[in-house]
Amino acid sequence: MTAIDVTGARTPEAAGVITGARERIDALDDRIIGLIQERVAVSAVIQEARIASGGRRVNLSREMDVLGHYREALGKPGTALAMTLLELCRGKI
Ligand SMILES: C=C(O[C@@H]1C=C(C(=O)O)C=C[C@H]1O)C(=O)O
Repeated sequence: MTAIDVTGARTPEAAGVITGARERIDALDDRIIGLIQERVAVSAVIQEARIASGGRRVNLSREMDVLGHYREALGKPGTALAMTLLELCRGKI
């Protein structure tokens, strides 16, 4: 398969732009995944400390703040993204 086929471009110039930009996206995705894994680990420290102290895993008022933060930054899809992040960090509720 040629670069043009893989990218969907109709010219070699466009295929070159797309191939280069996809490499940057792949690198960004690797960093985003690393940050998510770091967030999961930090969130686990908080949850374990709260549970060890006799509290609950989940703190809904804090989750509302997190959801609002993402919504303000990214709009409505930010809320869905934050809900997915919260599920990754503390499991389903
Ligand atoms: C990490 C915490 O514990 C839980 C996980 C949260 C998160 O991953 O952001 C937020 C609230 C809690 O349900 C916290 O209370 O800050």
